[in-house]
Amino acid sequence: MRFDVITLFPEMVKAASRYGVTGKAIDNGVVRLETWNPRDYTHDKHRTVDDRPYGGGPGMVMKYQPLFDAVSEAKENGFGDRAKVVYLSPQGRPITQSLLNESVHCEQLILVAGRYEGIDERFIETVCDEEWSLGDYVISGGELAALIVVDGVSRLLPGVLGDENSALQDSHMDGLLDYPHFTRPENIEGRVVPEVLLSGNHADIERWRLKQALGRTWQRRPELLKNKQLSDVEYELLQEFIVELV
Ligand SMILES: Nc1nonc1C(=O)N[C@@H]1CC[C@H](O)C1
Repeated sequence: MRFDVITLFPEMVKAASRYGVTGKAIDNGVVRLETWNPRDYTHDKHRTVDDRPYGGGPGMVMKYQPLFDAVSEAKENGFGDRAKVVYLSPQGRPITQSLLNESVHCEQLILVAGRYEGIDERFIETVCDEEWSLGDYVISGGELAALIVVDGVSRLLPGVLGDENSALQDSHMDGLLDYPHFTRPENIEGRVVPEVLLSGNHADIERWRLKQALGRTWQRRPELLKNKQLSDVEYELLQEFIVELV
């Protein structure tokens, strides 16, 4: 899979993607990451990528042409019109696990990271296929959002996470919060590891983990359960969790 990030700060993107799972995926060729700087596609001596907003108001807006030419180059260098162009902005579709899951099927994701007040709307309308958002808040640039997409999608690609981690993608966990994790030592100032995790009984452990995931989701993010059709077993486990609370 190929990611192309359109960014005024390519070094920021390259540096952050060199580590951990993403860095390994790039090193072993499962992921290709390229960056394209709109400033390299300007034609004036000041290499202007932004201008004042029509209608007045604070800040600057990124100009259409440098962005257009940068995306065009990314497409020519990649999969052409088979690439999906995504603008990262608070106005976009929330970046959720299901969105990341869908995105593993893309051959090439061109991620446009805005700066300043944003980008010319005509670029979004004519060049971008989708708009995605980290959440309902404003950060100084879309690069961090692009890096989250690169990380979140890369870890889902075959061969990126070792088999021992692939269970993380287990269907049960989709749409639920994670279960609690423990490692040595068994006892930390009197707080011990749940007995079942020491039992070696994998069926019991899996049951406990699913119960914890269901229970924590119910406690902390009940709205997530609205979108999840619970099986009879899952419903029973959630009941068990609730009863154990009282
Ligand atoms: N929330 C978000 N999810 O993706 N991107 C953002 C975000 O705040 N972007 C900033 C808005 C103006 C500046 O151009 C960059």
